[in-house]
Amino acid sequence: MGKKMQEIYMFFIIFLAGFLFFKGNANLFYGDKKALLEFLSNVPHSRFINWNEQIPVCNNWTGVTCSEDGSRVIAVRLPGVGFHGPIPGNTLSHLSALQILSLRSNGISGPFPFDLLSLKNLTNLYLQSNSFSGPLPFNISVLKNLVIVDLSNNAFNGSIPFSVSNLHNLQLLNLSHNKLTGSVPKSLQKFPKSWFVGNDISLSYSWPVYKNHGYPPSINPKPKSAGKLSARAVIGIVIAACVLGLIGFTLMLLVCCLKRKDADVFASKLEKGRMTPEKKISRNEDANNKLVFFEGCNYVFDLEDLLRASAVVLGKGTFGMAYKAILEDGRSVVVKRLKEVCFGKREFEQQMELLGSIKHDNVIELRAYYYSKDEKLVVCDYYSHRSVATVLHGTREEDRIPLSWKTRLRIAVGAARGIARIHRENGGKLVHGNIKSSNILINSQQYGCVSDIGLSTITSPLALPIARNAGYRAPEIIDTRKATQASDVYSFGVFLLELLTAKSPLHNAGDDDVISLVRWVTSVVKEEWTGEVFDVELMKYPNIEEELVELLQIAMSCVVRFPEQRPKMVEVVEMIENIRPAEIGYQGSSEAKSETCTPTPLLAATNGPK
Ligand SMILES: Nc1ncnc2c1ncn2[C@@H]1O[C@H](COP(=O)(O)OP(=O)(O)OP(=O)(O)O)[C@@H](O)[C@H]1O
Repeated sequence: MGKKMQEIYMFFIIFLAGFLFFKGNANLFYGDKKALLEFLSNVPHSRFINWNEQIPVCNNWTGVTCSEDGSRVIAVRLPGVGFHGPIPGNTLSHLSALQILSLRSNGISGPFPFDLLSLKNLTNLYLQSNSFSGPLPFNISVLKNLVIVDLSNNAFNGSIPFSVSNLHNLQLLNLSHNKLTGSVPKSLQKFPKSWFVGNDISLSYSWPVYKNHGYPPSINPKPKSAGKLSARAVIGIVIAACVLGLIGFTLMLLVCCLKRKDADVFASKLEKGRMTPEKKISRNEDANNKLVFFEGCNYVFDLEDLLRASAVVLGKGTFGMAYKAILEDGRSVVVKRLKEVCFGKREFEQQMELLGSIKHDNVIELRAYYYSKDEKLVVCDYYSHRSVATVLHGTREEDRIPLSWKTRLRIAVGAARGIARIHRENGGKLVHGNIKSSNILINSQQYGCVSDIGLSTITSPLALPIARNAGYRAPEIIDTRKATQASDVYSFGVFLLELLTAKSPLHNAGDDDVISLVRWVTSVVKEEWTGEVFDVELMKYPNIEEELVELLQIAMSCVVRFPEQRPKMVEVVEMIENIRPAEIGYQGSSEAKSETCTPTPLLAATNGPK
């Protein structure tokens, strides 16, 4: 290569490196970066935060999320990083595109620090569990898009100076545990009492909705035709129920047959399929067809061990048969035989690598996979506490275990954290696509863990019939392969309703009517009989009414008809954690996984994409 050529080549490389380096925030509005740096340098903090001039802001700065085009900062989430002292000046108020601001669980003191007139895009404001003092901002109603405001557990004083009658999207306004005085303004009297308790406020006036276990009207979603279902919908649901019934019947037969065989071996089940041990698919003889283990997995077995293992059928799912295989060392794993995989080997492997890289206490980790022309398998840990579906609606007496309120909250928050984590993956675009109670498993500490991640994307459209997830499917989803994060939120909302009511997402409402849980809850709540929706089992726990109503409100906000009005999963996590922060808002850290895992660190679950 001539010297000239070398120079051109070098120039090109330097240019390319420079371009790639600056690409991340090339268009970022400089005022946003400046405001963040100013904020950081002015407020003392005990934990390291990696914001500095040298690193591009978007996708790199801790807790900062940018708009899709990278031009503005839209979210700042810095809970529990040890900020303390007052926030001087109006620094963060320069972030005029900001939608989400979370500084909760720090030690910030001093007066309310923002000029709300400049933060007109704010939807979520989390300042709870700090030491803010002084009056509440009088002009909160200028923030027309507000959905959640949490100012609880501070030392705000004086009276409540605002009205919220024009804040049509408001879902939560928590002012509890401050030093507020006076009375609750009329426009706020429809909200639950729990949002105002722990102050010196008179709460003695009538709470019409709450007294009757009613539902705060401002967050009462109003689907166009609540109540009766259309004739087509009824027919659809009846067909779906028949199909489900048929599948259920087949499953029962299958389970009966298997019981007779008792210690059936996994190999014989595979033999009935297309892959037999005779084909000698093993690590030794076909290097291309072997079990591929994910990094960090400490299992030592190969396909032959799996084939030798005792196995029982767990059930036939949307994606194929699921078996519990007991390995020779006594450990149990779940093997799923995927059918109708529409990916070629390379794509399948790529998808598996993506799914296998998700490490989170509330996401069931894939341990290994296998791909051959005839057989596609995925292996994950067996969860002996089984799924929420089994525990709530199991057909066998011994399966149905009464779930305490605390356990239900743990299941809800664990599952929400798991889904929020999944939604962060793949540049914040990964979708689960099949959230339902049989895919939420319970770990040894009784937190919910999400299973079957991403399987809906690798199977053909035919493999996920509508009937399989009827009742959980968001109204805008026609093709189940086109699920979105917003439709996951909807399905999660249905799951929460299931936890609260112990009813299936499609259930019999008498007179041979099959009704969706969302419709049923909506209609009961509309009639102000909210107390009637809850599982009778929950009625034996004293003083949980407000918490029940709070979780119900969260569920209802997830199942609103229009996807853009549903909260994001990270917000759902925060809302659930706020129901009982001391018990479920755990912030410790843990490396432990699966059945023996401890709850997920809050930061990991709530930080946006990095
Ligand atoms: N890791 C696991 N540990 C314990 N039980 C499991 C595990 N994975 C699945 N199961 C249970 O096995 C049964 C079959 O699961 P599978 O995921 O194949 O189907 P499904 O959840 O019923 O439907 P879908 O395929 O639509 O998710 C379900 O009862 C499920 O709760």
